Amino acid sequence: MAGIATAEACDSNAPLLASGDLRVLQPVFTIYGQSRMFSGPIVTLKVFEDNVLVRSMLESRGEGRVLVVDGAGSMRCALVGGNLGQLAQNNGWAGIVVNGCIRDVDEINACDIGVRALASHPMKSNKRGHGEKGVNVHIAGTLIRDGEWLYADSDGILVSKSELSV
Ligand SMILES: O=C([O-])CC(=O)C(=O)O
Repeated sequence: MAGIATAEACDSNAPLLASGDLRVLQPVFTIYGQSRMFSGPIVTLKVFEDNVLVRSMLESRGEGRVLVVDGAGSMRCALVGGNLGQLAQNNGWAGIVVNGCIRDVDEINACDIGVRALASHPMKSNKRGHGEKGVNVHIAGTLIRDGEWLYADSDGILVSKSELSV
């Protein structure tokens, strides 16, 4: 699937950038996964060192959406691993953006999805099931709302209030 390049989108959408309807995430993410360019409607999750809700979302059909997980930037455990990467791929998620860590990097890099995370960490997270779905999150200096659109490629990550046209 041909995507929209983030640099091109920035160059051709100055009014949207000025109004804040198009926002650029600060460049704090590492790139994982087979698909270096991905985009789709956003589903937000807010969790803290607990990935039960992450799994339950990825168990549902992705239909080309992007799961944005605000894990508060925790550097103490991983919120996504190889099994969840496989699940996301098999259920048709376009990608996962994690404000936190992932693990099983080699397995995730083999999955046909795009993944962005701050870092990798070998420990798994808690399994209590705490967190919130569909709430506004603040990641990498940017407000992100459930239902907005995310565009990621090798240059960076954009969030847009609505779908961008080519
Ligand atoms: O279950 C977890 O905590 C994450 C994980 O390791 C996996 O997805 O393989």
